[in-house]
Amino acid sequence: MTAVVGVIMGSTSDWPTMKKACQVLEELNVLYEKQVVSAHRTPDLMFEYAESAREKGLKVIIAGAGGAAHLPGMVAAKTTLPVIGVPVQSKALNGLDSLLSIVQMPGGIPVATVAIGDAGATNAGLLAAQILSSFDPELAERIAIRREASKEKVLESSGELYE
Ligand SMILES: Nc1c(C(=O)O)ncn1[C@@H]1O[C@H](COP(=O)(O)O)[C@@H](O)[C@H]1O
Repeated sequence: MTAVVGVIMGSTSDWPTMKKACQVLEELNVLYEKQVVSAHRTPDLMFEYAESAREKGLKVIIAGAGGAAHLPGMVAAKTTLPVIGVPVQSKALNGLDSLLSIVQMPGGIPVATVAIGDAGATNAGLLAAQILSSFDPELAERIAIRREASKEKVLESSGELYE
């Protein structure tokens, strides 16, 4: 079985955030691969990864990076697969630098940018699964069940306010 989602990140230091995307993919039974790839530190590997991604069987790429977060945009420039960008929270500027580096793509090269940090990474996993679910009714069903469970949790927690 080959991976359909590629989860890449600029550094191992991004893993505590990027693992949130992986956890969602695991929960939904979506095959993924994960790797450190950096536009700055390993530019040739980044080109090679992006150029071979479709051929390898990937359908969606999730790319997370912090600070001068050029990875998602550069990967998007080298593949026509959908790329979801995760702005990792940086120490110096709280991730605003990451967000602005990822979100302001020039017209023609889209990156679907999610929110800064862990919630954004969770949403990136969900968004990747939802893109795949357009062509996979069983996955769509698993996503619907997950959403129903999360709704129940919210309703329960709201009930706790009155205890
Ligand atoms: N933004 C990028 C890229 C890139 O965009 O290619 N490569 C690494 N980085 C980021 O540098 C931050 C600090 O990295 P270190 O913790 O390794 O010093 C990480 O958040 C990483 O994503």
